[in-house]
Amino acid sequence: MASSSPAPAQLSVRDLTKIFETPEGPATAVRNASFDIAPYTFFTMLGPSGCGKTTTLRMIAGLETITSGQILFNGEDFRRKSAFERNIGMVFQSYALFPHMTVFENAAYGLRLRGADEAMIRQRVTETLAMLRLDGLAQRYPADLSGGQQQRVSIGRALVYHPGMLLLDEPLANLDAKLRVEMRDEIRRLQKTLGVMALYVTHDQEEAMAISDVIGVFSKGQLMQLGAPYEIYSAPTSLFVADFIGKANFFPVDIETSDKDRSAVVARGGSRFPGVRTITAARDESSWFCKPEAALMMSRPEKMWLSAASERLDEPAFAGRAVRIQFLGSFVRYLVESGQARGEVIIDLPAFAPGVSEGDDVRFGLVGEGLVFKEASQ
Ligand SMILES: Nc1ncnc2c1ncn2[C@@H]1O[C@H](COP(=O)(O)OP(=O)(O)OP(=O)(O)O)[C@@H](O)[C@H]1O
Repeated sequence: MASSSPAPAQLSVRDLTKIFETPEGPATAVRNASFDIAPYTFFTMLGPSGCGKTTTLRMIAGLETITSGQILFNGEDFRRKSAFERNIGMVFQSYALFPHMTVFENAAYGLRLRGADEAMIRQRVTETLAMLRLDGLAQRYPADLSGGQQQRVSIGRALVYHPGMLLLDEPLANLDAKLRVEMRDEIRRLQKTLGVMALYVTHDQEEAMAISDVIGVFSKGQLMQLGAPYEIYSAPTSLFVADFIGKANFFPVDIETSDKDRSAVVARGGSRFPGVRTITAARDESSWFCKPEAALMMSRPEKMWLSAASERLDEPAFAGRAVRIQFLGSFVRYLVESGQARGEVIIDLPAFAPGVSEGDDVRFGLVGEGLVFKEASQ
């Protein structure tokens, strides 16, 4: 991997749109989604229920027709290929194992369908079950397996014929929290080992951050942002993404001056923040804004400072009251009520703030710069 040029896109999705005909009329489930995914990438489609992620995945798999747009894989137009010809491995939330077949036969299914000979089947299935630590269970039936084991079998069944792409639709949703974390690490390890591109669907943002190289955040059928987990978290390009990914504090501000992508803003109570990075939201998010010509300044909980109200400070600060202090092991979380914020403020500190107890008046502010979201002028 000596080359510094970016890897070519292996999957290229262009203006993908899906309109369902429903009794209430046409309903757009996916609207003009475009993205390029490089080889070996673990790509996650993330968003709230009903935002169009499953429909996008199903169109790529060939399980759903495309209303308009294009899907290219290794330069080939997927619309010309059947689901079978696309050579995709699919893993579903429901496992979808054949109950009358043993683990071995379930895993062998895709190879039999492709006409592989017995020697090849034996070798590939044995290899795959070993990789998934299922070797001792080959002769069991699905009903005699735990949920986690069943999901491993369904992953094995999807990988055994060495698919060009692995698609996973909420594969961990039926597992308990501890197993979910174990399995997501295992899926990631397998994907890396096999070097297969993975497309993963989840509504769990922590899961998406932990497992992905690239995340696509969807809202109401639209791809809102595409980027590495860190990028999406630290540089959201819309209020929706800022709010949906991780925890965020929002402060209503008035724009004093605005110059390209920087603004000087004044918060409620008069604190002035000069030259804050500004994002103009053109999409239909107007309900987020408190009043016309106003904007919201955002900062993450770990990008805040907090001190006792009695301390004299020169920096721009907000005032509030610490209503809860939670010791969470590796950090301490302060929940602060303030008339200068929208909702309760969350402040995560590496250690207890000296002289601050529950119920105390506090001052707090931003570490580094915040991000201001303003509405596009009409
Ligand atoms: N077969 C269908 N007929 C009509 N509408 C559909 C159909 N399948 C999905 N939809 C609608 O399309 C939209 C997107 O659904 P989709 O399943 O892709 O969302 P999702 O983000 O995967 O949600 P979830 O996490 O709940 O599965 C929803 O409004 C849904 O009701």
